[in-house]
Amino acid sequence: MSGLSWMDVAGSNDAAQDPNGWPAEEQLLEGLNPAQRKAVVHGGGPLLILAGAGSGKTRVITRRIAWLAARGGVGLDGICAITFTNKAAREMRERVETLLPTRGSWISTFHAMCARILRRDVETLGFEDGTRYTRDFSIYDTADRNSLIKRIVKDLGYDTTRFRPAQVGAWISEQKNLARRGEGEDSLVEGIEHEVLRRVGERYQETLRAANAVDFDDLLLLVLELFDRHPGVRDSYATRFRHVLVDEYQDTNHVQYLLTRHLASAHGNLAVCGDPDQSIYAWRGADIRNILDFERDFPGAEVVRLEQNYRSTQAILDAAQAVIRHNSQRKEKELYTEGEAGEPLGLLECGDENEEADQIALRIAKLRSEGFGYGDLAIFYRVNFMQRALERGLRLAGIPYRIAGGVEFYQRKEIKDLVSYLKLIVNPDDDVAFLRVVNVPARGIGDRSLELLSGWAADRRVSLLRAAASSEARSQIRGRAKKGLEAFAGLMENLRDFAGRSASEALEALLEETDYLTWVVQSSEENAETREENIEEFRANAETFDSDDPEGGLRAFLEDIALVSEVDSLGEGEDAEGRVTLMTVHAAKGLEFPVVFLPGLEEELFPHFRAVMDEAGVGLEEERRLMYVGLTRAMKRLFLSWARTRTHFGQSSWREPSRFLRELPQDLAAESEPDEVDLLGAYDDREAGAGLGEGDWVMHEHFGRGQVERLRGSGVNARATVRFPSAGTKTLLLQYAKLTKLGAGS
Ligand SMILES: Nc1ncnc2c1ncn2[C@@H]1O[C@H](COP(=O)(O)OP(=O)(O)OP(=O)(O)O)[C@@H](O)[C@H]1O
Ligand SMILES: [Mg+2]
Repeated sequence: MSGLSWMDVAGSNDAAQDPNGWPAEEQLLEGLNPAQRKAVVHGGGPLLILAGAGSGKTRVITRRIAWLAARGGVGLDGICAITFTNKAAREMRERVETLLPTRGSWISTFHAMCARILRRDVETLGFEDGTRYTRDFSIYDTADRNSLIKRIVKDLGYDTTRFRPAQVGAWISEQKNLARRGEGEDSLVEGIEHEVLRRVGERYQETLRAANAVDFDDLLLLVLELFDRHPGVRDSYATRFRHVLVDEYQDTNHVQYLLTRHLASAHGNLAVCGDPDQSIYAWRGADIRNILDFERDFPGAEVVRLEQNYRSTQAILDAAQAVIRHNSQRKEKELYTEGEAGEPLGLLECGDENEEADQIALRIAKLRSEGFGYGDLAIFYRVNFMQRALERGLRLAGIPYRIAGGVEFYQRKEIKDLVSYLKLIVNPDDDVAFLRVVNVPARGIGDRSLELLSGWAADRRVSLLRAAASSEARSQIRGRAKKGLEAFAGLMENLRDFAGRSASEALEALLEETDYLTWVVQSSEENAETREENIEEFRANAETFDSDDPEGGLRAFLEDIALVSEVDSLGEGEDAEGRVTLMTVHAAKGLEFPVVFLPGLEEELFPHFRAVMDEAGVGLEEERRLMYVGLTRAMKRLFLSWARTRTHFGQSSWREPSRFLRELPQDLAAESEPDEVDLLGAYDDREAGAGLGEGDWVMHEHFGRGQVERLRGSGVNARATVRFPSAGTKTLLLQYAKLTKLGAGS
């Protein structure tokens, strides 16, 4: 059959063609090296793929899914594959679907998988107090969680500035997961504070239950409870899935490990892959022992190592390996590339964070002229606050960008409002959603009326919407609010039937009944137009969702939205092609870009100061792994930078270059492109920028008039430090800065 392309095979009546249109072996194994093939065709039983960055682990998992579905006789719905982010899941699904003539797979994140399981089976799970969740449960994202916690802290009479919702939320989340490990409570918090946290935590969990709502932790914990307490349910999944595959296994936590075990319990057909050097979520409970102990936990495991990197140039790979070798807690792995040596790394030393952003913008312009598109470029930062300066620099230079972590879209007021309405249609007990929209658009319902309503509801243990629908409850409330509540309850009653309809039908009905768009347009807020556009975009999202998943309906749509976790979404539908991507290094895991910028390589920033302070050095090793992840995302070009001063919380401080820069091989840095600022080499102070002298006044196109304070470097490296009265002091590369001399200083 060699010589025929896949299309030929698929389209012919050749005897070799699979009668169901499944692809031939050759096609499934094309573009894989022998070790990768071995992993793809591995029959059954536990399989551990242990390999460094860019060696094709994710490619192997993807092909193995297709292989098992096509050749292993289990079909696509007999396979459960788990990835770390929604984006990774989507990509994997798309690739598998182009390989196979079938759709409908369980390729998702742990959270999405658990949400799906709970939608089917949560009603099996009863609690001690006789209550149970129904399949219409709401999923609370972090913002919902925090707003609920804030309300509880206030209701219990504590100070929300001392007990900040985000911190309390993080504590609760940690406790829930710790409890699962049987490790008891966090002993760090003691005394009164501890008592408060506990009370808030208890009330939080009760309130969630009463609102038929779960948070992200509950999604996983409830499935675990379901599997532990109901072996029948567990077995139905463990036998339905004949194979279980997990990517990025080094970052699974204990609960995820237990879930994986349950899923593989009937057959032991579990394939995991990972790279211990890329374990970067210990701070969130990931347990590297899961991958290190795999062979002990799953006896008889076959181990496949992949040693060839297909992603990066030699220069990039050398840099990454030089850095990671400084970790003591690791096993050395082979990793080589047959690819090109590649360009040396670019190293930039900058005056401050604004100059750093400007320098990056200049590089980007240059890379564009070399043929790279904006979509090829990514900037990864260690800490979120760095985003602001970078954005500013890109905006000034007119460079289009997008920011990953696009909960943003769903956190916008108008979208959050509409989503809350939709949630309330599906789950009338969702009090967080109720409080968000009961007075939007305004219905004259104030805090006092809501307090009365809450009291009535709490006494009778019913939700706020049910209370609002009761004329007895409303009789306690006077005036406009009374009418408002009645109108709201009536509105929700009218919309109730849309719970079982498609996402766009429900949304259209909602917009019509509430007249929300008119309200937005008529509001005098200056950004009414943007808000209208956002609503249009949301409508389009709903339509796309319906056409992609005609069976799903409103419930599945809401689930999809809820699961867009902080880590990952990249603003669906935005044209990724034409924009530079900005994201945290954590979020970049598993991705690759032709060009990567890593700014902020300074002590106490990257490595983060908490890690630098950690005497045991554990935190530092995790930071180094994070650096390794950042470096290994780059395919062709890599730019590293740091700034001598940086402002944070209004405080400007002097910075030291990161130790990770010193850990790079010197020759990679020394051979920087001629027009890169040579960070590690000595500066030549003698030959200063031609024609300019210290003290001269100059003109800059963005920063205006300024006075030259210092000149350094020569030729393409010549730089001037200029004090601009309107923009502060900047160090500029003369080659790019286009300074016009105004006159000599005195
Ligand atoms: N045998 C191969 N031939 C050519 N290209 C390959 C091969 N295997 C993988 N690649 C390519 O190499 C790149 C890295 O692969 P992949 O993302 O699967 O690696 P990974 O091990 O999952 O990386 P990470 O550790 O960063 O998650 C991808 O662009 C992939 O398409
Ligand atoms: Mg991968």
